[in-house]
Amino acid sequence: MAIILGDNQYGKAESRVVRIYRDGSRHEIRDINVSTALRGPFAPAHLEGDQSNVLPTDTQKNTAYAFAKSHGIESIEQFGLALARHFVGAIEPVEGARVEVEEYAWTRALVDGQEHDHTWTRTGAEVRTAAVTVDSSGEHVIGGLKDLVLLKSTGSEFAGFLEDDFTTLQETHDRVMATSLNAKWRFGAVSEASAADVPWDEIYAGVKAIMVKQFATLQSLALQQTLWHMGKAVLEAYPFIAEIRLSAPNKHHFMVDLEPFGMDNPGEVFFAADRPYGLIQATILRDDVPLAPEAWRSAAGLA
Ligand SMILES: O=c1[nH]c(=O)c2[nH]c(=O)[nH]c2[nH]1
Repeated sequence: MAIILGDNQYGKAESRVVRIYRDGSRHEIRDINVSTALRGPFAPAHLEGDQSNVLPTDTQKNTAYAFAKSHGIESIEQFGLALARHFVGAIEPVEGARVEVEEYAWTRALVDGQEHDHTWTRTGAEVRTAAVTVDSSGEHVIGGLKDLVLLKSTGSEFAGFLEDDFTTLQETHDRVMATSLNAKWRFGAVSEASAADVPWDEIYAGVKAIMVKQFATLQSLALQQTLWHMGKAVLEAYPFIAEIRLSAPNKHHFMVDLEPFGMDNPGEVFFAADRPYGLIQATILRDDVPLAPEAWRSAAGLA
């Protein structure tokens, strides 16, 4: 029996980069959180303390800041691709790079009814995400969002479910449905030429709008069915998206019994429970596109 070093990678997690574009009096802002990870012949660093192949995580952080200036942040997908390509292409020992980026949205402040040139309020909505992998298997881009909180006050049912001795849940044909959606969509092959022209921001807005529309308009028989329709509609609209993975906590809203107070409650007052929650997860994909496990590998089997 021998003890061996398995999968490993290293990098700088969560470098917070704020890029201001100040060409003229009307500024623009992009606010991101960048995590880089490098893969390659880094066993000697673990086994012997030999740093000769190790580009410090501090340097990786500096590179993210320098690229924010030199390449700009047009979109987090473009920025992630630029960084990952740099680490693989310019740093000799590096065989693979994984760059994960979150983006926080800011909305221009309204001052006397006018959009202000250089003041914003942080938009409390979802966090946009991107995960880029560049390695010997090619280039992979996953766009996404997390914590998109959605609630509909009708148009949701849950009935006809399996019952056993432990079932107490009542059937319902009109309930509140709410979730905090996490979604990740994988783009099909990304070549260097095409990546420059991909309207990443537009696609992000489009995918989000489609998912919100499906959530709102489908007469839902279960959150599972809603997720299926969200994913299917995204793939129908965007032929270059190969698959989408959805994870949706079912944020339960329980009707409060107001009878002790002599009042009825026809779906007007709810207790919003924060836990436990149902957790519904699904991948919706094309059956004719190769799977790309490398695209999803985020860390050495770790978080
Ligand atoms: O949309 C739902 N799916 C379930 O699987 C489930 N289970 C449950 O108790 N409530 C719900 N709601």
